[in-house]
Amino acid sequence: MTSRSSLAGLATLPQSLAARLAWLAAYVLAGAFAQHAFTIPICGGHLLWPPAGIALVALILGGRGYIPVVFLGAWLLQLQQGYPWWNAALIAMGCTAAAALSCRVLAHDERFDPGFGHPRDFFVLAMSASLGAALHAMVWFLSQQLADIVDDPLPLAIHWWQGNVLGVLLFTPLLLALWTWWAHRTFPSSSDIRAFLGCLVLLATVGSLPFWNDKVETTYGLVSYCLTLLIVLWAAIRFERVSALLITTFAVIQTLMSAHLAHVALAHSPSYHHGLFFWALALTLVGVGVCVLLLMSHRRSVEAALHDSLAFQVQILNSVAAEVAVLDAQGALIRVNERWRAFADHPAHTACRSCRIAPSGQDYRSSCPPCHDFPNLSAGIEAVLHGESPLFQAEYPCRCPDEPVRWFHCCVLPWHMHAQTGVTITHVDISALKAAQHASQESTAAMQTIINTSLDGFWKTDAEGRLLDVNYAYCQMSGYSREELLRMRIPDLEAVENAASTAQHLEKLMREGRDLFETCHRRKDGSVWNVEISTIVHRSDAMHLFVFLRDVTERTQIQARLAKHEAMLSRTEGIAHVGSWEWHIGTDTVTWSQEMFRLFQRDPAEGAPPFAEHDQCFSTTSMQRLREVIDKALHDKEPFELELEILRADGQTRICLGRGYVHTGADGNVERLFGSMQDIHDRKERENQVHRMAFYDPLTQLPNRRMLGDALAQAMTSSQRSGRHCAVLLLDLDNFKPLNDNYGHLVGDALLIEAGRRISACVRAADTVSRLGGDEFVVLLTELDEERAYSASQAQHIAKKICTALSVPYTLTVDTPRSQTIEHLSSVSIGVTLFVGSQLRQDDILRNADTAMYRAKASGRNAVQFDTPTLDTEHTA
Ligand SMILES: Nc1nc2c(ncn2[C@@H]2O[C@H](COP(=O)(O)OP(=O)(O)OP(=O)(O)O)[C@@H](O)[C@H]2O)c(=O)[nH]1
Repeated sequence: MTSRSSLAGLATLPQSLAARLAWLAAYVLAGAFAQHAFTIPICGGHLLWPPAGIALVALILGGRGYIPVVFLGAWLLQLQQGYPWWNAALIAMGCTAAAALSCRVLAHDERFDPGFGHPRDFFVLAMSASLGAALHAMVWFLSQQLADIVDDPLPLAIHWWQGNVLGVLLFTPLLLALWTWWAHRTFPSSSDIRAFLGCLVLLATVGSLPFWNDKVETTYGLVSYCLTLLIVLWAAIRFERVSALLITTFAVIQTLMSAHLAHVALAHSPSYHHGLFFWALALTLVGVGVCVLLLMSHRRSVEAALHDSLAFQVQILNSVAAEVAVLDAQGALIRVNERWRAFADHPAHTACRSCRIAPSGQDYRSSCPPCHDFPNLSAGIEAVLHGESPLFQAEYPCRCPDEPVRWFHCCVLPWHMHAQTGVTITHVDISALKAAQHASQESTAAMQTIINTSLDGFWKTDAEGRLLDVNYAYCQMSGYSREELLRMRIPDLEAVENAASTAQHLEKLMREGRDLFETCHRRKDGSVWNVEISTIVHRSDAMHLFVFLRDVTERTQIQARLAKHEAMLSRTEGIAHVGSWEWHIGTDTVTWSQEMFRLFQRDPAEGAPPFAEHDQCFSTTSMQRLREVIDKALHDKEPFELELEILRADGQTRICLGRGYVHTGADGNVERLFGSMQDIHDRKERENQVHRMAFYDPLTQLPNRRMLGDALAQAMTSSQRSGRHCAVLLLDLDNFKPLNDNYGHLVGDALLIEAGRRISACVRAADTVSRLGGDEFVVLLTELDEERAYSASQAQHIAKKICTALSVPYTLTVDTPRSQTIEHLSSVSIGVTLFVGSQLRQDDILRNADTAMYRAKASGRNAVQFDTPTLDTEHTA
């Protein structure tokens, strides 16, 4: 029932059975009380029917759930009146329908305020109550017609109507106010309660006036009524809504009860006239009380709104991040915000006599603001106050003793309201802003000084390349004056780029933000100079280029010369097969020349490997030697030179000659090594070849006679030192010549090669197998034994082993006259001689061996003979 109107905003009644039973009890008790207290004599009608108001409030706050409560309450009351049950039920239905109708009317009006803040709300309530009561009266009238209980039901029906209307008018606002009061817990103060109770006592006293004598007099009744009316008026002014309504209700109840008790005055009059009279009296009381109440509540709401508005203003003033003061036309401070107060109470101002701030209410001129420029400020404020200026603004410093200087901004604006005028002063501490401005100016000045003292040139240009600023250095470089340059654009200074390419360049720069490049500029005298440009795009309000320019003409020329010399050096290194290198020890950075990369067959783009990775570049042995040599060089700080086997990227190995030099720093420590790497591989090859030709038999690759001489000398020296015997075995192949003769020298050569291999296989690696020439071989056995006999047996053993190896027929391929394989047996005759130390000469030793060999030949070949027969005897036995 309350869903579409402002009634929906009210707190609702609980739908519990206990709550409904409580309302039922209240309804029935109020009805019983009304039957007892407000019944009109003669006709039996009721001057006031409180259950009508209770029923309406029950439906407003409880909704449909309370319809049965109203019905049941009304039914019980009618039954108690003595109506038949069906008639009582019909009347109860009328009562319920009346409350529902009133509720519907109120709910339909969306402007209706259940707080009764406006007279219109009371009027709407009266309308709804009248309609509802009329419905109720009609139903009652019909029920009486049906039951035929009352002789003349019309006057009573009119009393039904008036009692219901008064009940609704009196109890609905009171109960709604009480419910809101309860729901919002807005309890009155103890002084209000005391005044309320006092008022009730006074009202009761006044109400009892007519009954002080034995007989009730109308005069006393009128006096009592007038006093009651005054008390109601006073209560409506003094109390808030609930108390005032309670007083009014009490006054009405008391008046009606007085009327009831004063039935003597009513006894001889037509009932409904007197009923209407007292109802009108009560209604007057209600009307006066409610009207005054409404006026007071309206005034209170206006005062509250004004209070809220002022509070809002204060909140706004306090939320402004500035000190704000409002002055009236006479210059008195009428309002200041919290910040102004805090500012005025600042210890710096209270301590400083010259900086007192006027508190609220005083003339602002009675004290000066926190500055030493008060006359100027005061003049500005006065000008706005007197309408001579629409605005005054000033920034000023505050120099309180023992305090850092602070800066403030003061703005004075006029205000006009309801013919009143004044000014508003807004005062802001801008010390931080000033400090930032000062720092910015300092920074800008420092920057300008740096730019102007820079040896590099500087431009600032716009996006189109117009020069907006230029420093002294660039004027010097270009030969133009600053004024001339500030009228120029970048293309005017460019010497190699045309305007289109410069524009393209600028566009790219704008896109990427920064650039570093070299170009050429043309001086005023027409000469061209090389310039290195570092530029950055600065985006603020507009897009600018900051450009630093360096004259690199000399550097460019030096670089060109250097490049030429490097090319020459590279060519020279290439011709000489000598590369150069440098190693910074601290950073392990290695630098190679082009020739070094060529030597190692490495890609120059990959750079030289650090020394820690040099084992990729040298064989294991060479790397080990290199480390040793470098360690020594670093320790001794001496140059070094060594042959190294390098590993090229293509897998080949080559012999190089490495040279290194030590470079020490000012502190005496080695900073870097540098040196060369020369490819000596071919030369070494040739040297090895010469060596082989000099010391090795070209056919069998065995050491030749010269090499044998060296080995023999070494063996003699070693034997001299150790005392151990050595043996020389001189071998001459048997039956070799026929092979040569029958199949040619090539076949003979093949047998010689094979024979050399078989002999080598029979001796230790330390022993020397050499070929003297023809079919003669010499085997030198060293480090045999100190005892001669045992050494002879060792030599004998090896000689026999060789004999056995060479007794095996040779399988040889013969090409001419046709290709065939032949077998040839060529045993060996061996002469053995022993020696120890170096008493004998080499020739003697070989001769002794030769002698022994001939003895072996003579003995029938394929034999071993010692140069000393004793030994032969010992070992052939
Ligand atoms: N194929 C070849 N034959 C050679 C070479 N040097 C020498 N001769 C020949 O080797 C032969 C050696 O001769 P002899 O030692 O007298 O011949 P032999 O048949 O072994 O006779 P005995 O030693 O007495 O058993 C000669 O015919 C030489 O020409 C050589 O380098 N190659």
